[in-house]
Amino acid sequence: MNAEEKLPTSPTAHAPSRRSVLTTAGAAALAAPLGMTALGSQARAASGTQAQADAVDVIVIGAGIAGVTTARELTAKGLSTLVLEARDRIGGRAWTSTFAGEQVEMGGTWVDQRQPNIWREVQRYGWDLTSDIIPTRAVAPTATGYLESTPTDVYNQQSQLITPLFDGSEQYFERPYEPLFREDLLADLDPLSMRDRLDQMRYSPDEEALISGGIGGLTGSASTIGLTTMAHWWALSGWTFDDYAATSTYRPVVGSTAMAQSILDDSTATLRLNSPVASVADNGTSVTVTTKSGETHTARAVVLAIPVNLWNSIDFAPSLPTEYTTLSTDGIGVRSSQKFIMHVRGANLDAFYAEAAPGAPVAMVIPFKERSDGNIMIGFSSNGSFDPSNRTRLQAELQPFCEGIEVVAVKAQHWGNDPYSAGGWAVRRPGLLTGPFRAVQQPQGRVVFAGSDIANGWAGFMDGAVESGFTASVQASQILGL
Ligand SMILES: Cc1cc2nc3c(=O)[nH]c(=O)nc-3n(C[C@H](O)[C@H](O)[C@H](O)COP(=O)(O)OP(=O)(O)OC[C@H]3O[C@@H](n4cnc5c(N)ncnc54)[C@H](O)[C@@H]3O)c2cc1C
Repeated sequence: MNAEEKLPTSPTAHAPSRRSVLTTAGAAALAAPLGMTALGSQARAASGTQAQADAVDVIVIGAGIAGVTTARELTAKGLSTLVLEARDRIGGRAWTSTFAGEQVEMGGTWVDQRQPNIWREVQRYGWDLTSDIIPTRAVAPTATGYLESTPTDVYNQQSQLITPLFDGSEQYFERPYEPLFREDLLADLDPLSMRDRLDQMRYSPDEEALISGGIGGLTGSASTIGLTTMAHWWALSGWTFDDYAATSTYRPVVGSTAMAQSILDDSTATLRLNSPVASVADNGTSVTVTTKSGETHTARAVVLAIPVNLWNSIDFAPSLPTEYTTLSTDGIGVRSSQKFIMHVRGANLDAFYAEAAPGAPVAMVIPFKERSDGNIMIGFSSNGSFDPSNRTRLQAELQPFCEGIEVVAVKAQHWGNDPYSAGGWAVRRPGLLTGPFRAVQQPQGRVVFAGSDIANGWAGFMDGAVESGFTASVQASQILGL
């Protein structure tokens, strides 16, 4: 949510250190063809295709931001660590790609000083920050169509309507990083969906439409997102609309894949790409991990840093308790989340920002860059049946926002259809926080569970992934008796 004239105090920008520049771009370029290496200044590449590798202290499954953070923290304690990643790249739902000659983010993008865990990494590696272009026009849904206005006007109206939704959150989320600190107050609130809360508010149809895009549009449906999920984001931001909106403003210039690479480069962990894990067997003294290709690896502890939606894709022995399996079946992320980057042009083209009504194929459009040959725009959808890479269809869906707009090219990522994410950003359904949330943060035997999806703070954000990586490294160390 970029908002005109509502940028926060500019965070301290840091010039990238020579070290981070060298270890990110260079290492990423070299790593891909080898298919199995971090190639950082210290990280070691696994070699050969041995069926049984030597035992290590800890195996980390998944090289997203949570996994690489866990690996860095474990090796900092002197623990030998093997990272098994299913894809041919690291980063997971944080993925920098290219489109129309631009470096673009297909997943996790923005970071903020209100997000202390990722912010610590920004400062540690000196990642310079930039922001996307500021919109010149905003389009938002009404009960009967669309309202076109200045971004400031839409922003101010949304601010007035959204702020009262979270009345009381200073009490029930008194300590945002300990979300269950006031479990007593949450008991009646956590079962409510955002739909329930909207019904309580008695907005007029136009008022509700104006704020519906950011609630049901981006999250799939207001009925499936818990009130306490959005209220938690609100509390973590600082309990004001200005703070809430500002957290999606700045992104590190290096890109999210390079961020993950910097973290991994800081470890001595061994990384094996193209190694999807099929089973995890814990015999009480060690854990054997088997990949889909039949390689086995043994460790004294395992950190499972894959999306919650994929926990059930792995065979566990002993089986996971029902809290874990039910949560994985129900899903924690927006299952149908898609992000797409568009090159557009047209006689009426401007740097517009648009939100649509829930269920609309295109949920949100944000301007990224103005160029002489058109604009680069970012789009989001949580409508699983919509295919944004169908240019004709996409172009038709964009007409209400900008008449005559032409889609020259588009690059789309359907995170729900991606076999190694099975969903987009984490969104907790009603009842989850006071339900299975605390249980699934606990290790089972020698297996630790990590990932942004189950973070205490910014769950669903890269900050939560870093937080979880630190927690998992402590839990794994404890299992090892440290
Ligand atoms: C479209 C989109 C936009 C977003 N925007 C933002 C944003 O602007 N700011 C922000 O902070 N956050 C954003 N997020 C959220 C953020 O990207 C995620 O919360 C975060 O990257 C998750 O990190 P993670 O390490 O917990 O999980 P993941 O990144 O999902 O990492 C899990 C890893 O496990 C691997 N894996 C899966 N199965 C197996 C297996 N069987 N064996 C081995 N490896 C396996 C995966 O390949 C992956 O690499 C966005 C997410 C999406 C999808």
